[in-house]
Amino acid sequence: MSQLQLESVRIAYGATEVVRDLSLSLERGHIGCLLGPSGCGKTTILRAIAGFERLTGGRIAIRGETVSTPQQHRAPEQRRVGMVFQDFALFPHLSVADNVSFGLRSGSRAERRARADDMLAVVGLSEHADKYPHQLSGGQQQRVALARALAPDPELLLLDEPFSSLDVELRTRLAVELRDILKARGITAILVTHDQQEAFAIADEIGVMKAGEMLQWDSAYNLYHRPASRFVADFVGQGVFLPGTLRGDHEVELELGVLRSEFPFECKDGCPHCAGNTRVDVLLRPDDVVHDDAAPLRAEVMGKSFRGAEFLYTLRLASGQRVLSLVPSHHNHAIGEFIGIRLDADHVVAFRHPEAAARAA
Ligand SMILES: Nc1ncnc2c1ncn2[C@@H]1O[C@H](COP(=O)(O)OP(=O)(O)OP(=O)(O)O)[C@@H](O)[C@H]1O
Repeated sequence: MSQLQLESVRIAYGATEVVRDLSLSLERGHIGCLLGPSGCGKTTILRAIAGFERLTGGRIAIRGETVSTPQQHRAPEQRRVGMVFQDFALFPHLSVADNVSFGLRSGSRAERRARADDMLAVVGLSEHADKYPHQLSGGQQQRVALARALAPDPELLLLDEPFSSLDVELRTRLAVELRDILKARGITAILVTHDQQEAFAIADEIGVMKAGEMLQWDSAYNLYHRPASRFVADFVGQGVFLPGTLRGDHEVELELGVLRSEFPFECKDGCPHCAGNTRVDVLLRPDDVVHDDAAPLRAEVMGKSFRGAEFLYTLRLASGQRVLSLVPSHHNHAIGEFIGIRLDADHVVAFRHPEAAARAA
């Protein structure tokens, strides 16, 4: 049984529908993440799961129990859903421990304090229990907010851009810490973020949304290597589309040579069985283009960005087409230099070329 299930959910603000026919399901102990451009409806979905927005269609169930349909709406306080929002606003006049125990309704004062202490231990802030929020760093305050949300032992934790006010380094560290805490306690959570690296670091399943619709709900690996649409391919990770011509189920001819795929092509956009000679755009990720001094194919270095262990090179092919290549950083080539490259992709994702698709329609 899923811990959280959304079935064909629709949500409107007045006459404007902002979430359309959206479905997802999250197993107990799994962490899901919603990614998508600003305004695509991510926060609205979290608010609907928490019970702050009503549905105009579909159903939301938590642990198999229906909590929202257009006709039925369980109040937020009866859903056992914890929340951590971007502006997590701790109470400035309450100590850290009192902030954490604030939402606990049952138990004596001593029991609530003990629970707060337990939660502060979980987030590694035991020694700060009697301080006030202004005496903590931004990252520590964010961990207090997490402890506060965990204290009532929620069925489900919702996090809306919890780290967006923090600097990048701290954000990445907290993302990993958050995953460890949630996994250790078997907590099911759903997180909204703009930051793909954060999503990759935390989530078991990631949903890519566009204009109120869920385009793909999948593992990070599949979103990156098996995107179901051009939008997802573009939105997740880096890469370029290179024009090519299909020469069969396993071969595509590109400017870089003939690319053979171990598996039949996953030619997307309504084109399951492309005939030979169909024009396609092949998705090439930076790790599909390998630098090899011995390769006869040469490309000109147009740009480079140092990433520590690797350079991300932007390379120009003879046609002017650009590709990206991730290269170990001891291969330090100058802009304007020509370097050898070859393709190394074990499965290939091709999208029908827009003109070919238009002709077939
Ligand atoms: N209370 C509201 N009344 C009317 N429209 C709203 C309301 N809240 C959000 N919207 C609209 O609904 C759409 C979805 O908003 P939402 O905040 O869910 O998007 P989001 O994906 O979380 O965006 P962001 O990434 O910028 O936070 C947007 O077009 C927004 O303008």
